[in-house]
Amino acid sequence: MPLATLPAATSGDRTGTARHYLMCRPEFFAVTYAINPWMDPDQGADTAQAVRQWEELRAAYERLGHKVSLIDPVDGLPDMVFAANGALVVDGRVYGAKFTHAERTAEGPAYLRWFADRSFETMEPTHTNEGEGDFLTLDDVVLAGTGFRTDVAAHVEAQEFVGRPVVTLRLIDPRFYHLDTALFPLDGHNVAYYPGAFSEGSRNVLRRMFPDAVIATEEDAAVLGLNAVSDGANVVINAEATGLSRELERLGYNVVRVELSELRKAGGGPKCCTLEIREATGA
Ligand SMILES: CN(C)C(=N)NCCC[C@H](N)C(=O)O
Repeated sequence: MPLATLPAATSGDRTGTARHYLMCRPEFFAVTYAINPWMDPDQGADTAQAVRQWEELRAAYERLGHKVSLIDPVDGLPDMVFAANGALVVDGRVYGAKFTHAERTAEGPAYLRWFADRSFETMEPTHTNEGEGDFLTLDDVVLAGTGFRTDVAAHVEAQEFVGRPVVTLRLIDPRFYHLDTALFPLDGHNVAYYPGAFSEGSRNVLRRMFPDAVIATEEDAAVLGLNAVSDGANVVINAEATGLSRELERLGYNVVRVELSELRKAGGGPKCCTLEIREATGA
């Protein structure tokens, strides 16, 4: 059944669309290894606090009228909470993830199985890719990051499978190791991004494609403010991204601030916890 159109955000005349998200409760969340500059196993993380913060995120989506489905967490996979990395789903077609680091390898098949069990059309990837961490879907194009995790060969493979043009963007700053740390779609046609995370060529591509983009500061990017989730009217964003939040409000978005400081210790924010299930429209 198609999801309904959300009412316009109260602070503007933008109209959001209800979404279907897959999330994974962080019952086994921990920082026991370091595969990005945000992670410090000596500092660790508080699992109970991570669960509380994650529950707030889930509740925020449900309050906005979105549907949330859950995948069971697996003991021994502490990063599985970052559901965005589990796959790319476009028009009901699920392109599986193949992780860069051995610590996360088992997550790929676990996510793909969830979709196969529910009769989605799935594809096992040949090439390394970290799902929606590096693939961000707009109406007519999929933006795809490379440089740290996802191979360009996976961009080509994904394009063939989902049938939307895939545009490669090169990431150059290790703090912003996935595309979803440096850019998020505001709606089907526009984005917000931090230019310093991209190579010069990719910055030029973004300028050309999105002349009306919202440009974020390094300060907001450095608290993972761009790891945000928008339905076109409501933007769920890390509370610490104060400048970007104010700018989005000025532009008429309803900004929903969430506190995910515990998950940031593993390098994740709201978007990382959220895999969008874009079902087949029949079109
Ligand atoms: C916003 N990002 C980067 C994500 N989409 N996922 C977070 C993954 C964190 C995990 N420790 C890792 O380094 O893979």
